[in-house]
Amino acid sequence: MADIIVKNAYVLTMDPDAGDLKNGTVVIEDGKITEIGEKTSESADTVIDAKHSVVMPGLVNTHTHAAMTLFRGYADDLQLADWLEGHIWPAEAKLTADDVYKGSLLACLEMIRSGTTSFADMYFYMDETAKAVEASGLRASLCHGLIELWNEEKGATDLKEGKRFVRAWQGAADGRIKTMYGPHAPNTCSEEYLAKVREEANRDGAGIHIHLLETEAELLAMKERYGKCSVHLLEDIGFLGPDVLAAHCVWLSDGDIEILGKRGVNVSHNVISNMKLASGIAPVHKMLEKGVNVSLGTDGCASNNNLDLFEEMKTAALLHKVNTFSPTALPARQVLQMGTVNGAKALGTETGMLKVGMKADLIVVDMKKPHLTPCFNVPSHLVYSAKGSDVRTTIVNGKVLMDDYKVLVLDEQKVMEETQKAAEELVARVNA
Ligand SMILES: C[C@H]1O[C@@H](n2cnc3c(N)ncnc32)[C@H](O)[C@@H]1O
Ligand SMILES: [Zn+2]
Repeated sequence: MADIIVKNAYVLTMDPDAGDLKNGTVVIEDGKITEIGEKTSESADTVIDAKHSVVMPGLVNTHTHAAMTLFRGYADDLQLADWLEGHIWPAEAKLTADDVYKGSLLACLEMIRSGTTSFADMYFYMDETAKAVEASGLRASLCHGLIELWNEEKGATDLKEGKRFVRAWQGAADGRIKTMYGPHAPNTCSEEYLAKVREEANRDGAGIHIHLLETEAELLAMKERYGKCSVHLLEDIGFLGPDVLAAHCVWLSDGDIEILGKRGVNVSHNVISNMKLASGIAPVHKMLEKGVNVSLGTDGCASNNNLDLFEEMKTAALLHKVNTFSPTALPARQVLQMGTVNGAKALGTETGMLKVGMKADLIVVDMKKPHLTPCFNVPSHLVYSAKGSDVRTTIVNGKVLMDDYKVLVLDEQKVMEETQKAAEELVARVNA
C-alpha cells in the first residue's frame, strides 16, 4: 500500500528523459516517488484528485533570508549601500532569536502557499530558522551569515558560530535540513578570511553560500583593493567548486563566466531583487550558454518583496528577452528548469524532477482559474500567467503540507498575528 496517490493530473515531470503525461498518476511511498504512469494498480491512504490541475516538482528558492519577512516593505526605493548599511543592518542589530523564529515561520508559510518546497538561506540566529523548517516540513540548506568586515575578532566569532551551526544541524529533520558556510560577500570578508572559510567547509564536507558581484560598487572596490574582480580573487585562493552557491552574479565579465562554468559553481539568479535595488542585469543567457547551473532566488523580503517564485520565473523570462532584444531568450520550459531541476542540483537534494526514486517534493497547481483559461500550453501558463496563489497542494518528503489550499502543518492565523506583532515591536526598538 502506498502513502499518497495524485491522480487525474497533467504531470509535468521536468525529466529530460521522459515527457509530460496529459492525464497521469504519481505514487508516493516512504517519502519517495515510486511510480509515474497513466494509471496505477496501487491503493493509498491519501488519494488526491488533481483534475484540472498540474502536478510538478516543487520550486526551489536558492537564495533568501527567510526571517527578513519581518522587514517586508520596511525600507524601499533606496540605493543598495544606503539600504543595507543605513537601514537594514541597524535594524538587524536589534533582532532577537524569537524574531528570527517568527519571521522564518512566516516565510515557510508563504513558501508552502506559493509552491516552494526547498530553499537556501543565509541569516543570523539560524537555530531558529532551522526550528521553523523542522516545524513547517520544508526542506532547506541553511547557513549562518559571516560578515567579517576586516574585524578579526568579529570574523572569528562569526566563524565559530557558523561552524557550530553546520555541525549541529547537518542532516537534521529526517535529512530535510542541510547546512553550509555563509561568508557574506568578497567585499565584506577579507581574502584571508574567505580562504579560512573554504578550509573549514572542506573539513566539514559542507558547501558554501555567498553573495557574488551583486553591484558595480563591489566590482570597483575589488579592483581597487586587489587589482582583480571577485571571481578571479576566489579562483586564485581555490575557493570555487561545485559546492559553491553564488547569489546574484550580476557584474560578471565573459572571463568570469568561463571560470564559474569550469569550476561548476551554482549561480542563484535573483532577478526581482536586482531590479528593485537597480543592481543591474545578470548575464543569464551567457551563463546558460556556457553550461553554468543557473537557478532562481527571491533574496529577502526587504528587496523583493515576497517569496513567490512564480513571479520570479515570469520576471526572469521577460527581463532577459528585452535585454537581449530576443523574444526567444529564456523560453518557458528553460525557466521552469531553472526553478526546479537547476535549483535542486544547486542544493544537492534528490528533488526537482518527478522521477521514480526521487524524493517526493511536489506541488499541485490549480488550472481552473479565469487567468489560466483556455490552456493550450502548460509550461507557458505556469511561467507567464500562473501565480503562487494558484498552488493548491504542497508535498515535501512525501508529507502533505498544504491540502487543497488548507495549510496542515502551521496555524496560519497565529503565525501571521505573531510575526506582525514581532515586526512592530522590532521596528519600535529600532526607532527608540
Ligand atoms: C545575511 C546578511 O545579508 C544581508 N542581505 C540581505 N539582502 C542582501 C543583498 N541583496 N545583498 C547583500 N546582502 C544582503 C542581510 O540583511 C543580512 O545582513
Ligand atoms: Zn541576499
